[in-house]
Amino acid sequence: MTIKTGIETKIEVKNLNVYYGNFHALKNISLNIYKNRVTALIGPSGCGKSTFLRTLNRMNDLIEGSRVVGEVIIDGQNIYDKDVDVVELRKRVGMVFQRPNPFPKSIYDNVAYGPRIHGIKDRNILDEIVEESLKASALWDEVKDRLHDSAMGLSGGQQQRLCIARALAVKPEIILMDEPASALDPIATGRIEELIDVLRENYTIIIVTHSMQQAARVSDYTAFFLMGELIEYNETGIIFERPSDQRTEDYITGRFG
Ligand SMILES: Nc1ncnc2c1ncn2[C@@H]1O[C@H](COP(=O)(O)OP(=O)(O)OP(=O)(O)O)[C@@H](O)[C@H]1O
Repeated sequence: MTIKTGIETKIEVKNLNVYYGNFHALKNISLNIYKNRVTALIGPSGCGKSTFLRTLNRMNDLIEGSRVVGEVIIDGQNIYDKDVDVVELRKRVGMVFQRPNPFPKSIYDNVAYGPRIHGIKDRNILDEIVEESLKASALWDEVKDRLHDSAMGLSGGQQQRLCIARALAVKPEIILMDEPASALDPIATGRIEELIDVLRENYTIIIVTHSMQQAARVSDYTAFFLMGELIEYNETGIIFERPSDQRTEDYITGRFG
């Protein structure tokens, strides 16, 4: 399914299939994901949302027995080509998980972790990256006086914004978010949603969410998955107001799932 539009395509997914052993988890998915837009992935539990998300930075490579057939083309290159450097790919395509997972290190060291791995040692440059990333994740004001305290002492919502800062620190182009607010209270969730709204200016964001309201609030495009198939993909307003498939309508109105 392709949407006719003047905006730039960042990721082109073509005939993507994923298998876990003999189980066919994603069935011939094709869609374009647009640059500097937020795309929400919705659908009932087990429909393949997280599997799809993981194919976009080859996190599925780490799952034994999983197999990918098809293409994921980012800026013209199929990321499944043999000569693709997966470390470099994951730098370009960052990920934020469902549960905040800071390292048991200081706030500063959490954010500086990625840049250090990529070879940045200069303290001034690291200081700059840490400040910039924490500002971009709307956490700076809350932590600037305790950068060297343990990240484990932050609240859940702060930890999640720290994980977003950690993802931003290596200057990705695309950010994958797997239910980033599902472990957070409504206020912390609101802050993550506001943050997503700001981040779209500079990043292409793909977010898995179980909350229809969240998908409607934060995303520009929505993809509805059911049992490994992409049922419908369109602008979020259209998906929620005038879906063309009965199954989409049934799901968003809570009739099943
Ligand atoms: N590592 C794995 N090994 C075997 N099967 C898996 C594995 N990961 C996922 N699956 C299966 O693939 C299907 C899709 O799972 P996936 O986690 O992508 O769904 P989801 O839509 O993200 O679900 P949820 O909303 O519950 O997180 C499910 O049937 C699941 O059991």
